[in-house]
Amino acid sequence: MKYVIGVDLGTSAVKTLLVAQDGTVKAEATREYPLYHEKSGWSEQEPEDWVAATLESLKELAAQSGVSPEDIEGLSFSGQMHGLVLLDQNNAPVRRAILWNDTRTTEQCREIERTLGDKLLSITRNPALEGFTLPKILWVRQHEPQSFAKASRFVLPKDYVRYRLTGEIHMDLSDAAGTLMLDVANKRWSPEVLSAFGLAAAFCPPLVEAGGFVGTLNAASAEATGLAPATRVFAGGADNACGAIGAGILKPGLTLCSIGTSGVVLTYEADASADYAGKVHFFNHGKENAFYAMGVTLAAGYSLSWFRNTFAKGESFDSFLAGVGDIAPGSEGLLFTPYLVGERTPHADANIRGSFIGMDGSHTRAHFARAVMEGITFSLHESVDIFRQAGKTVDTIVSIGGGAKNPVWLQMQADIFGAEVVALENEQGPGLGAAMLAATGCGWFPSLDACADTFVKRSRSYRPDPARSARYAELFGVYKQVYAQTKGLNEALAAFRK
Ligand SMILES: Nc1ncnc2c1ncn2[C@@H]1O[C@H](COP(=O)(O)OP(=O)(O)O)[C@@H](O)[C@H]1O
Ligand SMILES: O=C(CO)[C@@H](O)[C@H](O)COP(=O)(O)O
Repeated sequence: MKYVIGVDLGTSAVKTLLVAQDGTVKAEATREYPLYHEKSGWSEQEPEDWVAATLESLKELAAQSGVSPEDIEGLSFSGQMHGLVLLDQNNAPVRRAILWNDTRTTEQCREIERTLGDKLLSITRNPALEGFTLPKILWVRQHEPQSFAKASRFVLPKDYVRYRLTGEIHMDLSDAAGTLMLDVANKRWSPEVLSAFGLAAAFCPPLVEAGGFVGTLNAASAEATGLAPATRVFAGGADNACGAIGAGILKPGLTLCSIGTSGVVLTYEADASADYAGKVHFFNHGKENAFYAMGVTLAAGYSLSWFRNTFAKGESFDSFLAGVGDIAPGSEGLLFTPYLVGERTPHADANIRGSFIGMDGSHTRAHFARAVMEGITFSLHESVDIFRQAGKTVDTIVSIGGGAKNPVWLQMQADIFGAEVVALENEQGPGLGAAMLAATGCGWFPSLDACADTFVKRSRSYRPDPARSARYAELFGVYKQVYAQTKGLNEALAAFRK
């Protein structure tokens, strides 16, 4: 039997999957790394932590599986999107990486809008949002000129790890789409955007397709992991593009919900013709010449892990969530908005913060936990709503990410979205998508679609319950009012933040 590896460089941890030719997951390993929040709204990671964790995780994966390294033919990546890694001329990072959920760049977003006007949306297909990469580049140039002077190019998180494993520098189109510097429809760095901000073409790495072959493991990474130096490495893609591949979202009519640290609702787009007027993101897919549109909840799983870590540190999610299924939809009048780090869809607002509304003395910890899960799902439903209003049919949603491990949450998604929700045998969609890029690149399948027929294994499906859906529809009307009602309050509170 032959195998491939998918490496998912997430925000909380790197997860590696060893997958056999028949799509069976043979082994899994994971390593966590810290996030640094020096100020409210800041979020950074140490690129060296990603490399060390990836090497350790691959070593454990190879050792525990008992598979001969020669039988592992290929490896590819899925990566957290948008994070800025600035490299000096020796390809060493000049500072920590500034991540997708860092919202310090509001001023730079306004500068990008003023400079590019309508061209921004027509070329990059996206509005200027704090999480994207270009505003982070402008922030470093303005606030840390010494660091910026040392930087000769930039890469995204998984590109840096891939560079350390192979010695080759590239960026794939699906991840480049989240930089705000790519001409998305024409699949090239935009000369207009680069010249508008005085950035040289050499500042951007060479572009490749997500399935593109980039090289083999270098001697140091082969030795550190126990993998064979001949292991073929394929570029890989943005985690949401890979999540879409791993969930089989490879043709029109299919929708994905992913609850990881962030949360996304994503639909497949066969070409670049759809126009959502910037209300949702529009990016290149990991499948060649395809695209996807998606809405993002910045703090989805993060809201639940924040709540658990703050009020029940050390408890497992399964034990922490044990009582939530006994509480009726609506958490007996307790409502939560998941704006812990600001929000993206539908409110692009770095200043907004979360709320619990309606607390009373009868509420227990389980009511709060359920309200957090409901608030996250309502936020994702705002994206489902945008797609439906644009004329899309959303009747079946494949659900992945850590949130899909909990059956109560999967049923809640079906009830709130008013759609059938399908879970997969393995909820690690991005890692599986990365493995599928490697499997197809190794020539095991003629296309990603053919690979999905073997690799994507659906498990249970959850149908909406009409009574619960009706109750949630009523509550969603209340939820939608909370943003406007708390916006001014949060602006006044901003001065008190760290
Ligand atoms: N057993 C579980 N039940 C419910 N939610 C869970 C469970 N395990 C993890 N999660 C949620 O999933 C999130 C992590 O998802 P994951 O897909 O691993 O994230 P990432 O790829 O961003 O690192 C956690 O923040 C948590 O909210
Ligand atoms: O910013 C986005 C998408 O635009 C995030 O989805 C990141 O890509 C991080 O994802 P997770 O760590 O939550 O998987």
